[in-house]
Amino acid sequence: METLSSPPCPNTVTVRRNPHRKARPTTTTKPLVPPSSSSDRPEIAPFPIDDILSIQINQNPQIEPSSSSIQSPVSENLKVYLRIRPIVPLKGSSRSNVGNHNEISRNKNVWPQNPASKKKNSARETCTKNKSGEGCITVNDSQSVTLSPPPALQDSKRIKSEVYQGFSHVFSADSSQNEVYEKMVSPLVKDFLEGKSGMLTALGPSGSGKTHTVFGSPREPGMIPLVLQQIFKQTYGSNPNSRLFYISMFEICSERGKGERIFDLSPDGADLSMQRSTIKGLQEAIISDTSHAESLIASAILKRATAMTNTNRQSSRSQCIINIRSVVNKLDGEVDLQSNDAILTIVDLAGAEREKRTGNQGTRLLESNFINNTSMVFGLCLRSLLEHQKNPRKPLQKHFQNSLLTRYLRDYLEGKKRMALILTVRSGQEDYLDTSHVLRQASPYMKIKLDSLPDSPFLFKGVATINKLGATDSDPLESDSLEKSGRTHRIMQSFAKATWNVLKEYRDKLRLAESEIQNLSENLRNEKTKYFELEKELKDLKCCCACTKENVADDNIVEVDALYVEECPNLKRSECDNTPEKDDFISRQVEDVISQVNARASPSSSKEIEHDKDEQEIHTTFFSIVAEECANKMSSGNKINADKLDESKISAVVHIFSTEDVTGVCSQLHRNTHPARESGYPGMSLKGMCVVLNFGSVASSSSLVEMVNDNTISTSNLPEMLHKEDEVAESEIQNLIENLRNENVADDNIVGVDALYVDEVNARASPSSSKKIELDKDEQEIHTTEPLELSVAPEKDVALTQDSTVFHAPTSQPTPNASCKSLKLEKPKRRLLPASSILLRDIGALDVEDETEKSRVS
Ligand SMILES: Nc1ncnc2c1ncn2[C@@H]1O[C@H](COP(=O)(O)OP(=O)(O)OP(=O)(O)O)[C@@H](O)[C@H]1O
Repeated sequence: METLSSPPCPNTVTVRRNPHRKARPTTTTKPLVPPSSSSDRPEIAPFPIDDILSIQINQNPQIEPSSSSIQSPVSENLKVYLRIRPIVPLKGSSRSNVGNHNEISRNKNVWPQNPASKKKNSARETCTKNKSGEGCITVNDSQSVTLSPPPALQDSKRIKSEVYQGFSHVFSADSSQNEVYEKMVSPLVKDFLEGKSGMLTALGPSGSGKTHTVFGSPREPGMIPLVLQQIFKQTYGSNPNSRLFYISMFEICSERGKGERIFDLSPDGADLSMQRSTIKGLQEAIISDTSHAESLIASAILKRATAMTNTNRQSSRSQCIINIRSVVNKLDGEVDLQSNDAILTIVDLAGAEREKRTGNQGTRLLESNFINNTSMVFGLCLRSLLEHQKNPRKPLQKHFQNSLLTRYLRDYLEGKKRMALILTVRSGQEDYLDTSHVLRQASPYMKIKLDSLPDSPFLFKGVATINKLGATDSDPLESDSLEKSGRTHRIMQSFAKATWNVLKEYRDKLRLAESEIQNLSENLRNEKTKYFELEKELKDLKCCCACTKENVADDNIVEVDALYVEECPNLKRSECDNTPEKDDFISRQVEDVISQVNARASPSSSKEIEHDKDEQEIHTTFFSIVAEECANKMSSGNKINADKLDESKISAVVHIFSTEDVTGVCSQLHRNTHPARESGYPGMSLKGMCVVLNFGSVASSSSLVEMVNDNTISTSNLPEMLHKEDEVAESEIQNLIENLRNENVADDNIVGVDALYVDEVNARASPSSSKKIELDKDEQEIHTTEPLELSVAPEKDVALTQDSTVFHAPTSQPTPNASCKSLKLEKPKRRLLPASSILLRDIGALDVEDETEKSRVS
């Protein structure tokens, strides 16, 4: 039993055909796989890229560095503000006054004015309401207005009210200059101080308050005075030497209606010329404080061309441009990469005029044409930019070439620099058409996208600096050196920015690479773990295979597996292993066989198989029982056909004993088409059965018979063919074969081992001469030890009955053949394993035929 349930093989030696190869030590190359544990890795200090990039390049304490100082261009919409001028009809602004009081009105409206004249001017301007008391424009909220036509237009032309929205801010009529500055100009100034150039342009019809907004009045300082105040307050409050500011002003006006003219509004200003976008000869004045700057501006305003029109007592007749340039002071030797030179440009355009309304004639009319033309070109440039941005396939028209103003402001009008527009309108009902025209023209400009670039191009080449006292410093060498140093500074600045950007890119790439390396390391660790697991499994499998080779010497193990698999249909063959369940299964099968054999054994027989007996004893008992059963069958007149023996060897015998369905087995055998069955073999003697039993593990009986007939096997070479352990059986079989060859088989009970022998013996034997066959001594002994005295029941056909008593032990218990018994006893090493596993074989059942019927047929 132990041999079936447990596969120990203590005396076996496993020989490895392919022993494990020892890993060759690598002496020259280092292992590619890094150490699995991170602690084994050498500590490498990371590159301090973050520390480097976190360094603030601009350490200027005066101007707080902004995170947006070094950055990619940010796209933003053009900011369009709307300011509504209060309804303030001026006294004396009648048509009769036009041209008569031009000089007087200029002096009175110029800012800054003589404080003594302030009272007079303010007294002269009285606020009166419109006759209807209502304006044409209504502020809806901070970003939208509603423009309502006067009742006359509504009736005649069926013009409806229009809503204009999307403004950056709408300043109502009661908005103060400070409010406008804070919301509109202060952000520009802040960016300007951080190195961003910007432009603010005032647009609107004549008399709508553009000049008032830009320059203001002594009581209400405009944007420029407020800008200067903020600049000096913010910059010089902390470090007066950190930056230098320059101011320049010039105007572009009509030259007698034939062309344009640029005039420098600085104290010693003169006519200027323009090359491309650069104005040559423009003087820049260094401004050190607010008062100095204000005096320069006042001087410039006095020089600006103005005239009295029907709509404005002091109407601007030129486009006025004021530039405030910020230059980083490098006297202290500091390198300020984050601060740029920047220019803040404020443009006060001359208001568009309708001839009907202004009543201009002559020079004023020529001026009006120039003003309107410039305003139109300015608008065309912005419209072209808008259309180009909407549809990039549309080329950007070169409208800027049509006026000096637009040529000068080209970068702004092409959206390359930041700018803002303030539309000034009047709210009177008589101003509806002008206001409507401005709003319709300029409101789409809100959709223009602008790139905010932190550069500060030098728009002024060959500028002359003006010292603090207003004297012109026209040293060309100094001017050149200033320009040269500025260029060098810009080059270095650009280089530093480019380097900075490259460093940032490399930092990002480095981080990406580090993350990839981490992933790869993790994958490598996982693969290594898998490799070790597989290697371990392989080792285990090899061990199992070695044991299995030793334990599967007998094929029956496989058949046990097959049966076991059949027993467990859900189990795959490959999974059939030496599991405890399988061992139990085998044990159960063996016990069943033993119990069935015991059941068929004679009650009086003492040959019952006991589990406690050792293997040798079990075998002996087992085969004795088998022999008895064979004898019983023979004694009952039934013979065992040899063709069965050809196929199933001993397994058939055991199977017959272990099955109740003898009839079925026999009928199955009859249906088989075995050629040997045609000859109708007579029954087999117990001796023959014993021989077959002994040969069961060596060769089939049919092959044995064939070999004997063919002289392939003989007494000389038979031992080689037989099992080496069955030495006693060999001698017996040799003798038997010799006797058969010598035709010494006389007794019917001593029928041949196999079909041919049985045929031969039966053919030669006759009832009278059955005892005449002389057997040699050994054979004789064999025959005499067989139970010849067993009675035969000739009429009993086993094949036609299912009575199990046929296979049970007869009443008269035969005495087991001593020789046979001794023969079995001398087979020392037959194990019980085949006895159980033979059940698994494809059994050709033992065929039993009625001898009488057989003889009748023959
Ligand atoms: N918001 C305002 N508050 C008070 N007065 C204003 C305001 N806006 C304009 N004015 C007055 O209206 C008059 C005309 O203004 P301003 O000269 O600025 O118009 P303008 O648009 O510049 O005209 P033009 O294009 O002809 O030069 C000035 O006397 C000015 O003081």
